[in-house]
Amino acid sequence: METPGRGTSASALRAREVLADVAHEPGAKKPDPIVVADHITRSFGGLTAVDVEHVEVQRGVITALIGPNGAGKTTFFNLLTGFDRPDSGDWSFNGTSLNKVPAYKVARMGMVRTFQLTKVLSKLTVIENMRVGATGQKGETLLGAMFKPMWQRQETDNTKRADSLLERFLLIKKREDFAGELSGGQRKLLEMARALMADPELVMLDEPMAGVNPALKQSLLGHVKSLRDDGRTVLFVEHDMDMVRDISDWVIVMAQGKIIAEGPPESVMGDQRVIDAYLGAHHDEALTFEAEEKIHAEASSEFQGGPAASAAPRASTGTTERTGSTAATGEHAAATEPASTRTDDHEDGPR
Ligand SMILES: Nc1ncnc2c1ncn2[C@@H]1O[C@H](COP(=O)(O)OP(=O)(O)OP(=O)(O)O)[C@@H](O)[C@H]1O
Repeated sequence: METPGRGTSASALRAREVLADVAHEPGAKKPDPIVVADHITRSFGGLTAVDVEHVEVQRGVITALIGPNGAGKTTFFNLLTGFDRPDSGDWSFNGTSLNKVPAYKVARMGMVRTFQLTKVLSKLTVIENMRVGATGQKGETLLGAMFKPMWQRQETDNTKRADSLLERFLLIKKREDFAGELSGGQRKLLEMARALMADPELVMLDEPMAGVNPALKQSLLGHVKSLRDDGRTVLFVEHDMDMVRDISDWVIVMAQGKIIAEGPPESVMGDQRVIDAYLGAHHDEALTFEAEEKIHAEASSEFQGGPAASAAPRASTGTTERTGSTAATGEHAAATEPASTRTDDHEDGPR
């Protein structure tokens, strides 16, 4: 049976095939995992933000990491990519342990991420931002810098590559504009394009849809799907359930730091544990029976894409407090970055 939304491209069909026999359960083994993580924990004071026993990310497919606000998704991203250090645990990329590998080396190894609050450098032009994204520049070392022909050729190649990515991401006309002049959606596109400068095998996107206007959303979705067509693996954190439903081959759900469910979107979104986790995360005070019933119906509807989905208040699915919470967690993400990579003054917030 055709699954609506995820498409029938060769890469979508391949992804479905490769995941067909994977168990719909937390920590499920995958046929060819690109990332494997074990016993990862991270606490802030008394709060355990991440407590992941085992998780595998399948190569060549699009995996969504979802969960209510504060579930630990961004912290887990930070840990996997070397922007934060776990209290315990080990994880590998292509079979190589990344424990103690700094973020810039993780990127060079082929695992590149974007941020919830984009890190485009607003005082640089679009093309300059793209050049910053290229890893392993020959002129970066003293020896390399002394051989001008070597880095000059590389710079020319990088510019060619940057231009072709800017064409692909429909940003070529903005090439000489300052990144700070771009709209929120265009910055997301630029960040994604810049991430591809490193030619990564795994692209990790933290809330690619946040702050993107509806007109750009479709094009962004297309770009994410095209990464899978290129043979890349995508892991993305997202609250926009339409996007999750539309493009994910596989969904991993976190709540209170733990992985609580896994499976294809249609199976995960009907999972009672998942609906309960979203509900539980948003209601500290006692609810009347009627209020609880109403919220429950709205949450189910949102997950299953029913008619009430668009009318349902986002509270039920954890997006009501997005603005405040996103800003707060964005600060956390920035706070956990090494000083050398911080670009706080260039960030744009979700709008
Ligand atoms: N640097 C930090 N210092 C203190 N607490 C933190 C820090 N980073 C994260 N936390 C806390 O850890 C928990 C997990 O946060 P995290 O941002 O990873 O969740 P999330 O699932 O990404 O949430 P959201 O969807 O709202 O972005 C939250 O309770 C958060 O307040």
